[in-house]
Amino acid sequence: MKIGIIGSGSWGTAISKVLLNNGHEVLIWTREENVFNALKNGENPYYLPGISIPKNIKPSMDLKEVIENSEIIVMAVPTQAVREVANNFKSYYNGQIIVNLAKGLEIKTQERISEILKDILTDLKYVVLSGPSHAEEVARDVPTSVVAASENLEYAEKVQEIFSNASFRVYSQTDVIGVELGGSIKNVIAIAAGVIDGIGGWDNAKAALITRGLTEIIRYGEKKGAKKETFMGLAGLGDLIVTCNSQHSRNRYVGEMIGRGKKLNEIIENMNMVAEGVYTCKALYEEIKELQIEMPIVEKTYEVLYLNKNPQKAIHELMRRELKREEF
Ligand SMILES: NC(=O)C1=CN([C@@H]2O[C@H](COP(=O)(O)OP(=O)(O)OC[C@H]3O[C@@H](n4cnc5c(N)ncnc54)[C@H](OP(=O)(O)O)[C@@H]3O)[C@@H](O)[C@H]2O)C=CC1
Ligand SMILES: O=C(CO)COP(=O)(O)O
Repeated sequence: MKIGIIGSGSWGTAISKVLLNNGHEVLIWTREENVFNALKNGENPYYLPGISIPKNIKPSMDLKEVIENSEIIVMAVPTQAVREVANNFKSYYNGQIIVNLAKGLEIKTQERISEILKDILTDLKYVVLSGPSHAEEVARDVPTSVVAASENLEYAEKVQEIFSNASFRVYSQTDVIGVELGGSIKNVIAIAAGVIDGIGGWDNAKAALITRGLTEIIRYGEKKGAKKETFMGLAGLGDLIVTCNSQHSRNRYVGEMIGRGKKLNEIIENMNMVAEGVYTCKALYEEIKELQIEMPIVEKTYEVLYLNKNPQKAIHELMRRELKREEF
């Protein structure tokens, strides 16, 4: 099958490798000439150093060529770029299944990726692929399990079939809202987990943060129409665990640097990859204030990232909130 990957960062490149190994023809769109040339040589040192990519990958700098020649389209650009990129290809889109890999909420609308794409593409066939899956491990064939969700189970099952292999196992389900929100909000909690690592590497505090973070994700998710049980699965708890703990996590890394006293702008300027939680936190903060949804970890993370709050003070304030029953 001919599959087009839109975005040649770390995740788009790692997923290309999975699909090539599964025997598919992969066209990958990049806007960078140096990435285009590197991919032709079977590598992407800018995003996945030290990994070799099968040389039958077909890089292209022509978005129209990739969209028109693909039976399935995989979107692997950061959330804040999805609207712009989809607008750029909407006139070539021909109703193919779109598999979204991005995990985030758009700042200006607070929309999930499926909502953004519905605004732009007519006859959208949408699947979100999400779960605990760091590109650095997937590209090395480390056993990984994710979930494909679509309102139409047939599309999710098709994606499950195409992407699965002995080291990449895909489950299917229909709760698009839950899968999208689990993948998006865990990035904010992972920044907070990184702050704990940066301050003291406290195990007790991190376990509590993950647990109460999951509670916040469930609380928000249920208000938005997601199923609670989705958050106990790969796109919820699974991804929360890996992102809060992994050496590969960019979100956890941002938090760790903040915990060590670095400034957000400085950290972001020195990263060439996206840490989605920085932006999703902003989108969420606006919305939870408006809808009065109680998400204290998200709120404190926002205050630390954007209002210059001292991280130790934020932790103290979380610990000294009014005592309450343990409930969701
Ligand atoms: N890395 C991972 O392990 C995983 C990532 N994800 C999610 O996948 C999404 C992509 O992440 P990832 O690949 O890691 O990100 P990277 O930062 O590694 O790469 C981003 C890619 O998107 C391109 N891009 C950025 N902005 C634009 C734009 N405005 N228009 C067009 N292209 C753009 C970049 O191109 P350029 O080089 O030209 O800037 C680059 O190819 C994120 O939502 C992330 O949360 C999900 C699971 C795992
Ligand atoms: O979503 C991811 C792993 O499942 C990637 O997380 P980071 O963006 O924090 O690296």
